[in-house]
Amino acid sequence: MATNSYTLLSALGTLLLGLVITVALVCGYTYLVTLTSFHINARKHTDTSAKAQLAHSPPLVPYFVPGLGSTITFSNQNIGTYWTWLQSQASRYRQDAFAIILAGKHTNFIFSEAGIAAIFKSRQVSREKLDQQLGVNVLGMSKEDSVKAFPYDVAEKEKSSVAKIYSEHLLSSSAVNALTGKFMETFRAELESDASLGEGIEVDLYDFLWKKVFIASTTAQCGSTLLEMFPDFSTDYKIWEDNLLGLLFGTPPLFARSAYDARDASVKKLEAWLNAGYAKPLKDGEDPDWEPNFGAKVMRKRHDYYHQQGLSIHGQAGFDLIAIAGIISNATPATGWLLLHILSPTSPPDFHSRIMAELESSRKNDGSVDIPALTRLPLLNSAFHEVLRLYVDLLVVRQVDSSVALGGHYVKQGEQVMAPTWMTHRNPAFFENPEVFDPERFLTKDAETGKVGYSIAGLGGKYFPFGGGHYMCPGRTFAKQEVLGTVAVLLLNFDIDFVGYTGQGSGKHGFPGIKKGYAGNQVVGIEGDMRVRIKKRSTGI
Ligand code: HEM
Repeated sequence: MATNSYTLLSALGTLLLGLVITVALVCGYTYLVTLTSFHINARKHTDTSAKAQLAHSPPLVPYFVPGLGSTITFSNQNIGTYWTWLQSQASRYRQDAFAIILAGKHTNFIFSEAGIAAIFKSRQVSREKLDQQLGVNVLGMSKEDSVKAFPYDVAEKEKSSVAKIYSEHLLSSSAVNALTGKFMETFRAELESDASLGEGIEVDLYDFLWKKVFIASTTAQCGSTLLEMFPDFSTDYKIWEDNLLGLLFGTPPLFARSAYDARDASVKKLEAWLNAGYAKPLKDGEDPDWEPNFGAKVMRKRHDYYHQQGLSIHGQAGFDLIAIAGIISNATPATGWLLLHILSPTSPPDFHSRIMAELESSRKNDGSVDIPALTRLPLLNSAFHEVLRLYVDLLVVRQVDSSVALGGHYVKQGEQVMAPTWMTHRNPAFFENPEVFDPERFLTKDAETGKVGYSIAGLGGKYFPFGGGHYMCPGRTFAKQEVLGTVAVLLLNFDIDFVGYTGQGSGKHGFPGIKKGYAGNQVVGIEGDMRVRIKKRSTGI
């Protein structure tokens, strides 16, 4: 009996050893093959002979585990770590594009100026299939709804499409003015109704800002009914937003229960809001810029699109959730970073006073802010773009519909391409001292008149915080007005005094750091906060 057990154990041991050796051999073999092919391919790229100048595939970063590829290294949650490593490899091997295996998919990271410009121009790349994945994983849509919401078929696109709706009702100057007007009205009303601000109160600045801006943005975009029905809407929304990329990458529910719950709870609330809105249709012929049930015109037009595409109420609610994220999740942290830098005692000594002088010049006689004037202030606008340069970690993601050369990089049908902003926004060849926040970076001086302005012209494939091409952010004009308007209303109407830093900020001297997360967050989150004393001025709103 003892001999039998011994034989069984020994057989199991041999089997296990065999398995370990096989896995080690497979991994070792995979690494050797991918390493060799990497070096061959990398050398081709630095070869200057005419033949080698033809487009060729970006070298595939070597890896051990077939299928998994570089997924684990890429998933490092310390934002910037992966890009810093890739940048060091780019300098070492003199490359301006690499490929990795990411969750089984051949993914080309392109960070040459010409390559990025080509991605934005190319008709051989698209995003719909990735958007469909977003629909299912992040927005909780059924597969059927996500295909209807993000149709790939070109004939479908010829009908009313979201792109057409955005260009008419989100990008046009009349739409932007209407949206900014409503946002500013609601934001000011929020501040006016906060009695504690008259006496003066200590707050964590970003936390304070987020709550007020959430109300103003959501009301401007979706109407007032949503938050009247669900005053706690932001609670689940924030959990969902913090976990958005984890959901997109398909983290199993077991490891992200709260994210899935928050997504489903938010979608459920939006379904109830949609049903209530549909029960109170506008009168025939009415087409206001804003109304309480469905908010801005762009939202109502989106709903027309939902009906054209035959989306279920559940699918519509998911689509509305991403529209809310569009307005909230980038502009709000961008405003936070800008305000933190303006108010930080570690910023250049005269930065705050120069911004104040510019802002005063945009104040109208009735005390309100002249928005068009704001968008022309040189230092404020330069600082805004510097925030986007330093704090946008965007991955422009496209699927490759047919094999194509993108600025010298050959990518095959079925692969995907990604253009990471971090690699170009922090490239010392493009921006001097790229790790430093320099609010004057985009200032210009007219050689003849000496007039100071700001400019981001000519930075095509180097600086692209709003993406580019067909899919470029349609909210970009409004976003800038919202960010600058928020900063102006706060700084012109309130005395805000620095008290100290709070939380786990990992920046220099306690200045807030970048919140952990997956690469590709767009405007990165803020870790830590700034404690300030805020008091309404006697001349304030
Ligand atoms: C600083 C603020 C913002 C930044 C950095 C930003 C950035 C981006 C980026 C990078 C994209 C994807 C572009 C691409 O794939 O090439 C995008 C898409 C989008 N953004 Fe923004 N955004 C901001 C603010 C806003 C605001 C305020 C709104 C709404 C009012 C908005 C609405 C949208 C929408 C609807 C899309 C999807 C467009 C589509 O699917 O074709 N964004 N944004």
